[in-house]
Amino acid sequence: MLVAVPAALSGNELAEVRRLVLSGAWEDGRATAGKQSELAKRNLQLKAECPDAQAAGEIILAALANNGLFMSAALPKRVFPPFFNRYDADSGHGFDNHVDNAIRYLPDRSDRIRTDLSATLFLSDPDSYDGGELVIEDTYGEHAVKLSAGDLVLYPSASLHRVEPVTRGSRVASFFWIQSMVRDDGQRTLLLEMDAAIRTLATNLGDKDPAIVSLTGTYHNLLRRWADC
Ligand SMILES: O=C(O)CCC(=O)C(=O)O
Ligand SMILES: [Fe+2]
Repeated sequence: MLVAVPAALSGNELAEVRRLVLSGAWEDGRATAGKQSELAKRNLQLKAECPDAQAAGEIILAALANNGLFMSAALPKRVFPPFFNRYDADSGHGFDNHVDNAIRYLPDRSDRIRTDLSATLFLSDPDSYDGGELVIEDTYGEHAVKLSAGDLVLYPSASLHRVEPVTRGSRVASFFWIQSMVRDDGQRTLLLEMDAAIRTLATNLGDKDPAIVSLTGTYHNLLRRWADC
């Protein structure tokens, strides 16, 4: 399922990430593309080894580790170090339909993760560019996602998706993958919905209500069945 995480970065974090990213060294995005997506990908990417990219990535990872909605939706086992991309209207940038590679190696190839969830963290104000929607297909059809700067979208890595050509300005974003403790998207969705419902009930009835205690137990017992830590 698609989950929008509003204000994944605070105003200060966003300003610092943008400052670091805009001063970094950009290269052709095809440097990290698989064989098939190489044909679809037209953008620029910050070099993974660039210290500014690494510093910006650490700010993002620290913010997400403290974000209840992100943690509940992704149930992360491992988060790939964030990459950064840029689509410029002048260069006709966009990214045609593709499915992300199932296995991603870290830039130094020391390790690999299974990609269960893909994330885009928008870093440009939507008013500053035209086009650039992230279009994600699921069983309900196509969803065009264009969020405020600092907002993040999480979607299953198994989805077909594309970035529409940018026709004015530049779209800068961070993108990365997550290996979840719960591999199956349907199970993860049920857990997220249950967690959200328990939180709402707890606000209305209080944490000590016996039904809340029981449902919280059921949440954890499902997680215990399905999680792989
Ligand atoms: O720029 C985006 O929002 C997504 C990028 C993407 O799909 C990818 O790099 O595989
Ligand atoms: Fe992708």
